[in-house]
Amino acid sequence: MPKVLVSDPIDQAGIDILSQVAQVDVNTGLSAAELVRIIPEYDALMIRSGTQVTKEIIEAGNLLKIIGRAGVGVDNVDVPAATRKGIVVVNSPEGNTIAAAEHAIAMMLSMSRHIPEANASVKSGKWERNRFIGVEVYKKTLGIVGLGKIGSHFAASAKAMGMKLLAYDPFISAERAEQLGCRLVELELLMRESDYITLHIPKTPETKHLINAEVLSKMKPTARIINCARGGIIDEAALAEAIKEGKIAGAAIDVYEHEPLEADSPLRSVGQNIVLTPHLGASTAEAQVNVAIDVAEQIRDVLLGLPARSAVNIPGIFPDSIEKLKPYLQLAETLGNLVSQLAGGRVDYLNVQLQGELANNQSQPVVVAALKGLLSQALRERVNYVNASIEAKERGIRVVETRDASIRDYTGSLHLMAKGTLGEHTVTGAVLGENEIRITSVDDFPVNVSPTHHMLFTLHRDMPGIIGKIGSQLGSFNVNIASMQVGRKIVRGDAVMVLSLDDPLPEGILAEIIKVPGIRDAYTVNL
Ligand SMILES: NC(=O)C1=CN([C@@H]2O[C@H](COP(=O)(O)OP(=O)(O)OC[C@H]3O[C@@H](n4cnc5c(N)ncnc54)[C@H](O)[C@@H]3O)[C@@H](O)[C@H]2O)C=CC1
Ligand SMILES: O=C(O)C(=O)COP(=O)(O)O
Repeated sequence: MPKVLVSDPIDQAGIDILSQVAQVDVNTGLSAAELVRIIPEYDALMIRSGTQVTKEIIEAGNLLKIIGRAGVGVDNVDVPAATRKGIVVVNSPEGNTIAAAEHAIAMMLSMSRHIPEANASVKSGKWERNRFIGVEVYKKTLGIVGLGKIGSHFAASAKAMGMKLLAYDPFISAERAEQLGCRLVELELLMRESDYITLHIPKTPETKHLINAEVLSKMKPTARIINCARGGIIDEAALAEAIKEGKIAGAAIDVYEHEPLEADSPLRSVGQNIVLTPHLGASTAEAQVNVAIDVAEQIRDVLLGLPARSAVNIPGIFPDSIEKLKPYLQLAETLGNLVSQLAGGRVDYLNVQLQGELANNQSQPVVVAALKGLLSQALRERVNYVNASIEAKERGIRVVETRDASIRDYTGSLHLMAKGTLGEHTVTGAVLGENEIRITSVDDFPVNVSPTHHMLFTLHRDMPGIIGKIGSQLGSFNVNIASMQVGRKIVRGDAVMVLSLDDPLPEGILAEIIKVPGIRDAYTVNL
């Protein structure tokens, strides 16, 4: 039974799902050294933001197939190191969207109405109505940095509260912003014109200290900033200083550059114009159930050999297309494996052509699957959907992708051409019915065969007696033929023969087959 390590607190609903297929060890609060020591036993790791999954941990995880982040941000995982090692990293892109947006809204309102201090004051026996005069958000300008899922939900709620909306997000269109009631602007204008600024962007090398002393200096002295995205996007020392010196009116912060927040952080000494929460954005009962189920299901699927819905490091596989593409991914992998063997292994060029209906689909997963198959002879189980593209690039394989929707021999088909040490070879395949894979041409000779483990391909002259000779050669080596097909373009011209064999071809037999008069070439293929 595979083993899953859960190293941060997650909802029981997730543990129950994992327990169906794996031994689950919940062990929270481990040090980095302890993790490095125990990770070699585990097939999967499930985390939240509390565990830093470093390169060292990933490299020690020799059995690891998947790292599941029960939440959105994967900035605590060394994703490039995981990719390099072929470990899929998944998250829950939507499970805590509402929780995080509602927390940011709560932060905006509680900061505006001094709710934390008023609450503390009443509880300490006081009644200070004049001390806590607040401000309204109605008709104020809200600047949203990052108009993704959380930013958009905040936008809808803020609009309902009568706020004017600005947004800065270099990756979304002005039309999309407009649909959400926002005016898309540059960051500088947003900082200058907003009364409230809320951050909803990921932490990346580009967003580190995006909000620094200089950017903060553009804000109005009456403006307030909210960070429920990630620590380190705001320069904390600069923020503390800006509030203390009255350059801005206040801040509400949920996330910190170092968590837990250090005892001597300058943010702790700002006083009453700052609201601090201990990374609570996703901490609702609902969100925790959502993310735990979402990620546990993906870990379960990957451990069962199925694809993950929300992998952050498998290029371009969108959840919706996975189901539809599944048989084609299998086809692409088989054809990639086949064409690499026909081309002699050291392939330096691969053309992947999506034909018929397949041409209207997302191509990247199909290309990745073809590369996985192509590299499987060389890399065996070390290559997978996660690292196939990187491995191909490192080997200098040029990959070209084409589409031709007008080829309608089958509903959808896939044509691969590879150049390798044995020259240029092509294979085509199709999916029949639900998921029956067929090889439909080899080197442009039409055939119709189901791929099997052991196969023999010959290029020969179409002439009487040749098939019988090969049959008896194989018989003399005690190799049983399961099926045989000949493909030719013209009678008595060149032809290919495709044989499915029950047994692997013994050493030496290929050399004998090539000696048969009329045989030009012969290849064995193991799929
Ligand atoms: N406090 C908490 O507990 C939680 C925090 N988060 C944080 O919130 C972030 C946003 O989450 P979602 O909205 O779900 O992500 P999302 O991916 O839907 O949206 C992020 C948006 O940021 C934009 N963006 C990326 N780089 C940018 C840049 N340099 N400048 C401006 N915009 C940029 C993207 O185009 C995208 O529209 C997450 O990355 C995570 O770090 C998420 C959930 C809970
Ligand atoms: O989902 C995210 O990105 C979060 O920041 C939530 O973090 P958490 O799972 O509560 O440690």
